[in-house]
Amino acid sequence: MATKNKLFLGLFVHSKALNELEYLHDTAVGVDKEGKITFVERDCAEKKARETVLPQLGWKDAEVEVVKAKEGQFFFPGFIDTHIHAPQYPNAGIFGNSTLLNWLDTYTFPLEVSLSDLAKARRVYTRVIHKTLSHGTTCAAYFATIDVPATNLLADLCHARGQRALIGRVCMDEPSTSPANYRDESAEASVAATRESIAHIRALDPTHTLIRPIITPRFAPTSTFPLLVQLGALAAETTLPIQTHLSENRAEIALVKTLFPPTVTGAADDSYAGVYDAAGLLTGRTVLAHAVHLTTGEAALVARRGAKVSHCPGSNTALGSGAARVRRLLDRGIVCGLGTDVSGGFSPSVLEAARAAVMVSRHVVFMGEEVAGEDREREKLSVEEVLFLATRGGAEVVGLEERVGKFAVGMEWDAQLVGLGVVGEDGEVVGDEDGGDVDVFGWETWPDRVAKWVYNGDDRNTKMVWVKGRLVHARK
Ligand SMILES: Nc1nc2[nH]cnc2c(=O)[nH]1
Ligand SMILES: [Zn+2]
Repeated sequence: MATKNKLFLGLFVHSKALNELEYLHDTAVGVDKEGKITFVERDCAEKKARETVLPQLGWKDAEVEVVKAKEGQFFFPGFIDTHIHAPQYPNAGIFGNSTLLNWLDTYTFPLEVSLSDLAKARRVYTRVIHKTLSHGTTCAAYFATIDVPATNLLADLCHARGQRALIGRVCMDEPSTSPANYRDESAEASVAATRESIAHIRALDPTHTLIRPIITPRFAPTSTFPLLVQLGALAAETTLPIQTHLSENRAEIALVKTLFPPTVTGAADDSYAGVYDAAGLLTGRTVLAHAVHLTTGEAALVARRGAKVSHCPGSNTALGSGAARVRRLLDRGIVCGLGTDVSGGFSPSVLEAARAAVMVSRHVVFMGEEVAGEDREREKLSVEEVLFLATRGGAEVVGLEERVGKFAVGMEWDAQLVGLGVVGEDGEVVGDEDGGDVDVFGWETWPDRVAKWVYNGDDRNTKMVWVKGRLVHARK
């Protein structure tokens, strides 16, 4: 909870549309004690804000905290990581040459099972929350583990530290694919454990101001069909969001076809998306990670159901899963956001995921087969587009588009202050600001500066971070 009314002054940059950033220069933004934006005044310097805007609101000047963006700095909406595995953080960068299915067995399941040790879970979760906040992630959709106490601890830590989060207790009960020491005893036991975690989060944050539960079948291959169906029913009963993985890797897709023939699911065909649909898991509140190899029919089904996609380009490259054709999804009206997918992805930074999304979209252009009449150049994603995915797109993916993702009256102040290195006449960076690898000489346009941030920025540029008006990170 923010304790004081706040006045933010300077340049604000946010997405106006998928391919358009808006630059609000010399602007004043007021944020009340609840963390809500109460005014956005353009062409409003500090004097005018203090003398005219604050009195209108009945805010006493002396009680207002003022934060000014300096030269080379701008406010930007907080990033939304629509897909990240908190317990896998210690494995970031450790994947060798593995691909999804052997990576899960070799690296992932053993680490996740070990986090039932709550001291270890606390250590890992404290660090991943700190790390993601320091990279400007104000909201994350986390997969936890199957362990209820450790999952609840992740919710507690996010709440205490002030990070907005969706917390999913992982469900997996299929004996042929889930390790004996890391699986639910039955579909019923899995649902009961999920209900326990939901109850804990409801008690922690009854109005879901910051933390909300999310129903989390790991993915089809580690689930029995009854489990998927029961989780679909739980989602319908509770109206909670759902997160899972879809069509990430070709071997995974083949496995789904053997485990879920139409005789099991009652679906018209053996498509992967069709399995989730048959279980009632494809909804407008569903976050589907990856969706790399969707058939045209599956993409149409996902679009019809209004399910959302978390694009995880870093992970898809690292685990050799493939290159998702994001433009194809966007063209169909499928809402997309970005996911780091730590530790399939090695970086906890959404800025890095945005950069990877740009690069992967270029690989799509030059690796794909030529199809007559298809303009492959259109597959390229721009800086503006990936920043939209990182903020407004992500907000819609996790169902928070009415609350976060842009600067407007009534929205909540989830934001980051970004600082770039300003190079002075002597060739040295001005002042004591560490701009990291982003050097601005002063002749660049603001769109060019933002592009420099996207391509060369890192957490050294993330100076301050707020969630719902509360300062949750300040770079030392
Ligand atoms: N990237 C990724 N894909 C998965 N599919 C099932 N589990 C996982 C996971 O932990 N990470
Ligand atoms: Zn994942």
